[in-house]
Amino acid sequence: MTLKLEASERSAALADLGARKWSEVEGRDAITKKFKFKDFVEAWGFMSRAAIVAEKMNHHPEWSNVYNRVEITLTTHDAGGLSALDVELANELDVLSGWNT
Ligand SMILES: C[C@H](O)[C@H](O)[C@H]1CNC2=NC(N)=NC(=O)C2=N1
Repeated sequence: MTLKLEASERSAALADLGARKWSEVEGRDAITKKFKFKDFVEAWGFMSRAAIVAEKMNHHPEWSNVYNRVEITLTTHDAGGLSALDVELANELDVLSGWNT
């Protein structure tokens, strides 16, 4: 059972993630980021790689894609809020995106 981040861990994580353009979601214990790629093929390639990572982690994003843009929201449904898994997946996604900011 994944537990929600403690308050101090949470604020430290949000500071790190904030530097990479992740932000909190209004009214939810979740983080979100807008990724922009060269074109649809790049966006889809990113989503394909991200899907494999998510499946391996058994931790899945809430995401949408419009042409070259991918909007991703992360939270841990089983924990009812942000957990270490969300931080880990956000970090993986940033690496996969080529540190897309
Ligand atoms: C049954 C399955 O293991 C669970 O539903 C997993 C799948 N992926 C998940 N992804 C996310 N973001 N949160 C979860 O709590 C979660 N739980």
